Amino acid sequence: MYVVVNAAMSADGKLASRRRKQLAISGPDDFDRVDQLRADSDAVMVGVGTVLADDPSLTVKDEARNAERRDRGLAENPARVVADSRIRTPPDAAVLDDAAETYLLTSEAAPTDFIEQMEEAGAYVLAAGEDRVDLKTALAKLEGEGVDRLMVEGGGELIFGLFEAGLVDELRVYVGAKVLGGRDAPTLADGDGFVESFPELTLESVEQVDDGVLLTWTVQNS
Ligand SMILES: NC(=O)C1=CN([C@@H]2O[C@H](COP(=O)(O)OP(=O)(O)OC[C@H]3O[C@@H](n4cnc5c(N)ncnc54)[C@H](OP(=O)(O)O)[C@@H]3O)[C@@H](O)[C@H]2O)C=CC1
Ligand SMILES: Nc1nc(O)c(N)c(N[C@@H]2O[C@H](COP(=O)(O)O)[C@@H](O)[C@H]2O)n1
Repeated sequence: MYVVVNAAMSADGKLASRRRKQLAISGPDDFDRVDQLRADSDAVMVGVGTVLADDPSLTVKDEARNAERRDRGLAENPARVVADSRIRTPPDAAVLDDAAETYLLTSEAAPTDFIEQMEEAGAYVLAAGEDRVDLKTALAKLEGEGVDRLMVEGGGELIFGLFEAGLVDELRVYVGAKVLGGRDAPTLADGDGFVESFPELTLESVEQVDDGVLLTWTVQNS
């Protein structure tokens, strides 16, 4: 599986303000680039923190791209994936609508009645890990479901978890022309943070998009 993390951050490294609600950092050209990246992916993943904060749909917005996927014999939209150890995803979340397939990655700690509720809502529930989603095992299970190219949109807790597990192949960061500040505002990689051994990145390209910059890095996983 090839894992691309794509996120937009402010010039000071924040994914959103301290209110932790969806905030447009990308401009129109960058949102269009993200739409193409979604269309080129088998699945689009977020953490449950993003579902609770943003209620995203994670679908491809450009109808020409939906049609192009259909022509390739694919579903109109890539699958959606949510890392959600104990099932905090609300039953009426947009990611559970019928626009695309949805996988919920959970742990053994997920209550049985919540699992049933999610399955009734049409989601595929994949358990990996005791208390928290074991991302390595979960992504291997997803690969078994045919997900070869996974796009991860965030947020910072999940992105850190994926780096910590050595699962990220490519990082695309859009740096937008905003300063958000706030010590409690989410950053590109939160979690516990690294203190000794840090993921090594190789810069592949730098491109101006809208009034910001798109940085593309590959990750040196051992
Ligand atoms: N600008 C941008 O491009 C983007 C911005 N955002 C913003 O980010 C914020 C949300 O980010 P954040 O709060 O960090 O939430 P995340 O979306 O990163 O979700 C974090 C949650 O994922 C669950 N999870 C399950 N397994 C793991 C694991 N192994 N490692 C890490 N997390 C795991 C945890 O909940 P549990 O333990 O219950 O499973 C955790 O609390 C919002 O403000 C949103 O608007 C989000 C995406 C993109
Ligand atoms: N690429 C990008 N730029 C921004 O400025 C953003 N705020 C985000 N947010 C991500 O997009 C999700 C919303 O998707 P839908 O429009 O609902 O399909 C949001 O949840 C973040 O993951 N991304």
